[in-house]
Amino acid sequence: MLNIKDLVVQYPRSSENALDHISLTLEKGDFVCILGKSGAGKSTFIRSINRLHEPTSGQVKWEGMELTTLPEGEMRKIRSEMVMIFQHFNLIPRMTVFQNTLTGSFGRRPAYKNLLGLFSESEKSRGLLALEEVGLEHHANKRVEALSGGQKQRVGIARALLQDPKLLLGDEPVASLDPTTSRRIFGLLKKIHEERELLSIINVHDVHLAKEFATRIIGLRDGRVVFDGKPEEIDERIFAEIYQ
Ligand SMILES: Nc1ncnc2c1ncn2[C@@H]1O[C@H](COP(=O)(O)OP(=O)(O)OP(=O)(O)O)[C@@H](O)[C@H]1O
Repeated sequence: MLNIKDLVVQYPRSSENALDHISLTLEKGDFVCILGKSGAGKSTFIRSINRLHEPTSGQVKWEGMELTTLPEGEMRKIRSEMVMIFQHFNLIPRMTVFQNTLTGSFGRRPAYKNLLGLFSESEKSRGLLALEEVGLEHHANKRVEALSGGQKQRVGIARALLQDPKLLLGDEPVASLDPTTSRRIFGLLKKIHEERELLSIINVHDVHLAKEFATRIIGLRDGRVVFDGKPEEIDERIFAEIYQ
């Protein structure tokens, strides 16, 4: 369970709060989509949860553990179970699909093994299973730079699977993909979410995608929660409130 209390983020040299006293409780099993117009605070919210961005004040409790005051070493361990799927994939273009996937296990290995690229047979089998799960097993030896956007995002998801995630954070994971590919990627994320009983929190610009896949939608405007409810509750009035 993720318990967020009075979360505030203020960027340096800004007079406004990017997140303005957000309080939310999100449960395992929730597939949460965050909606809001550009600048509403969606990315800042996602990145404050795993402290890729440090909150200015407030609390973020993950499974009872307060994260905002955790020393960086401890936070790194927790971060390994909080996977992040990025808009621009964050892959290493010249490395193969398989090599990129295996980097998902870096957080749990000694640094020298990562530097030397030493992987055990069981790590390699897990990598192949993850590639099968995202339907890329036949592309394992291709360089990532030769893939389409949708395939790149599948590598990002396979890499995330190697982390044994409990919490899935998506920072606009389909923003650079076409509508059909976006839907497929959302379908894949939802399948993984259900099979692994995750808590998933995903920023998305496309309201239709959010309504189709989310179990809960949170609408942000000017860093505040202006809607928190079920997809079917979003009507024209609520839509206007989020996007006006
Ligand atoms: N590094 C930064 N320095 C200063 N202000 C920032 C910084 N990053 C974001 N902001 C501001 O914080 C607010 C929230 O930005 P954020 O990127 O979280 O919004 P968003 O909803 O994710 O927008 P988008 O949909 O365009 O990605 C905006 O007003 C933005 O200008």
